[in-house]
Amino acid sequence: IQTAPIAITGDPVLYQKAAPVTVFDDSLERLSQTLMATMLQAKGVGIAAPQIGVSQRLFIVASRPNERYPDAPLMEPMVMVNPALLSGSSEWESSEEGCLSVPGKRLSIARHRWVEAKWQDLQGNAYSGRLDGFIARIFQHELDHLDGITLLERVT
Ligand SMILES: O=C(O)C[C@@H](Cc1ccccc1)C(=O)SCC(=O)c1ccccc1
Ligand SMILES: [Zn+2]
Repeated sequence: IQTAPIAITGDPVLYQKAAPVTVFDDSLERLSQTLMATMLQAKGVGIAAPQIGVSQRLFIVASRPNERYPDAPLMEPMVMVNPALLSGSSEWESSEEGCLSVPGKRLSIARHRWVEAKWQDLQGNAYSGRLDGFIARIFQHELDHLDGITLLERVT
């Protein structure tokens, strides 16, 4: 399985609004495999398609316990296509985030404590539900990537 280079701060692809996925075919499957392999190699807990230069609306959320978030849930990596935020809690929480596209930085970012989200899987099936904690944080971080927003534009 191929990995891809990760775009870093300054690469225009990081500041574009990504296009919705409309075709759920083999090439989408291959893109998600490249995305997954790249995230695993980079030891990330998430990654968005624009970070490998593909301006399409899909990302992966892959929470796992880590030194920064020791009680983070261990989850099967989840591929989310055409994700959207339906609503977010009025309470916000600030916590340190990293970004594979902003190497070496840890920035405190305020996020909704929980979100109601909807998305599709690689076959186009629709899902919706509430995400909270670290998973909600990763979701919001990755959704920013689809809208051309990185940590540096979010820091309060
Ligand atoms: O750039 C990305 O999208 C990946 C990013 C996801 C993310 C990390 C922390 C909070 C929200 C979103 C990373 O995985 S950064 C590197 C990393 O592995 C990590 C950083 C902080 C905590 C846990 C892991
Ligand atoms: Zn990032």
